[in-house]
Amino acid sequence: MIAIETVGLSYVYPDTTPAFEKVNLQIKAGKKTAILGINGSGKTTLIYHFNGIIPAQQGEVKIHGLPVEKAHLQEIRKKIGLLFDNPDDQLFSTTIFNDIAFGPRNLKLNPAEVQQRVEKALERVGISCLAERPPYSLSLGQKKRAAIAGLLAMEPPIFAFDEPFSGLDPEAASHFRELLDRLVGEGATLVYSTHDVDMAYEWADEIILMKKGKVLACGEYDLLRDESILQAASLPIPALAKLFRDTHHKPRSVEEAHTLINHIFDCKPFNG
Ligand SMILES: Nc1ncnc2c1ncn2[C@@H]1O[C@H](COP(=O)(O)OP(=O)(O)OP(=O)(O)O)[C@@H](O)[C@H]1O
Repeated sequence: MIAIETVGLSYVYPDTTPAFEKVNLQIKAGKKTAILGINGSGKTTLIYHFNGIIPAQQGEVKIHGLPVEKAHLQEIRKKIGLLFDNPDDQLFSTTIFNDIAFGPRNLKLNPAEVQQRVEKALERVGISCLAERPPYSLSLGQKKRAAIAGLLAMEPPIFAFDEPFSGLDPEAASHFRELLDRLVGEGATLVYSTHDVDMAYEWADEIILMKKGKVLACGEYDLLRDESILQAASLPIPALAKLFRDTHHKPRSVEEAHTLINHIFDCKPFNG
C-alpha cells in the first residue's frame, strides 16, 4: 500500500527560488523512509507539501489516495502528523497539556477522551511531569518531545518529521528512535528528512535521495552502498558501508558490526 504519492510536483518560492521540480514519489505504508540530501535539496519544502502547509503549485500529492487540497485538509491532517524541525513553530498554547490537547479538542472528542489521549501521549514521550509548564520554559529536547506528543495524541497512521533528531542529545535521540520504532511496529508509516547518511543507512527501510530539487534515486537502504550515486548527491558513503565495502557483510549498526568482527576474529586469530 502507498501512503504518500507525489506526481509531477514542482514548487518555486515567491522570490523565484526553485525548491524542487517534477518530483514523482511513492512512499510505502508501514515503512521508515528517509528523504536524504544536503542542505537546500528541497527536503523541508517537500515534507511541507505532505499535509498541505505548502499547497501544490504544480502536480499533486496524495495521502492514502486522497488528494492534498483545500477541501480535504481536515481529513488529510487526521491521516498525517507533521513535525517541524523547530518545535517553537509548533507549540503555542499556555501549557504543554493544552498544546497537546489542541488537536484532539479540534476533533471534537469528549473531554475524557482528550484527557486520556494527552496523558497517554505525554507518558509515551516521557514528559508527564511537564504537563502544566508553559512551552517557553522547556529545553529544546523537551519541546521536541512535547511537539511529538501533540502528533501522537492525534493518532495519525502517517508521521512526517523534518530533521527529527536535530538538537537532541544522544540519549534523547535514542529514546525517540525507540519510540518511533514502536510506532512503526504498530503499523505506522514514517517519513523523515535528514542529511545524515550514517543514520539513514542504519535507520531507514527506504531512501529517497535528493539534490538541488531533484530526486536522484529511490530504493532500499543499501542504495547507500553505491558510491557513485552518493557522489552525485555530494554525500559520503556511510561509515559502516565503507568499512565492509569489500566484503559480503552488511552490518547496519555499530552493534551488528561489533558482533560480526568478534565472530570473524574468533574464527581467524588476529595477528595484526
Ligand atoms: N522561504 C523561502 N523563500 C525562498 N526560498 C526558500 C525559502 N525556503 C527555502 N527556500 C529555498 O528552497 C530551496 C530548498 O530549501 P529546503 O529548505 O526545502 O531544503 P532542505 O533540503 O530542507 O535544506 P536543509 O537541509 O538546509 O534544511 C533552497 O534553495 C532554499 O534556499
